[in-house]
Amino acid sequence: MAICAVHTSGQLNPTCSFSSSLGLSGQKQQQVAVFYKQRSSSSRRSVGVSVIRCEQETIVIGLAADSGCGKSTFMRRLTSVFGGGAEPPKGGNPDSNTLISDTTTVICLDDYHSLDRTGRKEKGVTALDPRANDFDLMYEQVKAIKEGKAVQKPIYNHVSGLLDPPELIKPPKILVIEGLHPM
Ligand SMILES: Nc1ncnc2c1ncn2[C@@H]1O[C@H](COP(=O)(O)OP(=O)(O)OP(=O)(O)O)[C@@H](O)[C@H]1O
Ligand SMILES: O=C(CO)[C@H](O)[C@H](O)COP(=O)(O)O
Repeated sequence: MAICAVHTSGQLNPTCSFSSSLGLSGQKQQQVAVFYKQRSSSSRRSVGVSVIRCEQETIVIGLAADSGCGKSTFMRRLTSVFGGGAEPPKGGNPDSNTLISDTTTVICLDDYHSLDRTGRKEKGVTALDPRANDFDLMYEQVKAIKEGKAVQKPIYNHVSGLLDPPELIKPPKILVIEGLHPM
């Protein structure tokens, strides 16, 4: 089972009816929404979701799972719950992995690959390997977005296997970071 706890604020879509109250030990009472995704008894795979932080600034949700586990499918449903259809950035790289809706921006952590497809092959590492990912940049940029700053996020192009020029990500109300190593 995977759980997504979304600590809401008045900034969220007021038409959402999924919030309920939860007292957190040592913290003030907060509004939360909890989503459950059952692990299929026939499947060894599951999708893991958790909140990294909640305050009045951008809310960050991490979605962790291996390739092909259903992250994109789950995120499309989640962003529609938050309001508005999710689309790639307008006028940007057609191979962008980013999805933007009225309230939510979903970024794919594959964009923080530090080695392109050829580079990974040459080094004999997979995309899961820490040596193939720039975790420092990932941390810095997620932190910056949470603090309300726009960032120039790199793009990993799944079509070409290359690292493309970066795209501008402005701070949304809700930021979802999905991929192999969001935690
Ligand atoms: N709950 C589900 N039950 C059955 N099939 C599903 C479910 N969720 C997604 N799928 C199917 O699994 C496949 C992979 O889904 P999806 O593209 O959402 O995964 P992903 O984790 O985003 O993959 P990737 O890491 O490669 O981008 C798709 O064919 C999708 O239709
Ligand atoms: O989806 C993935 C990880 O989440 C891919 O496995 C990884 O990004 C490598 O991509 P590609 O196979 O297109 O070079």
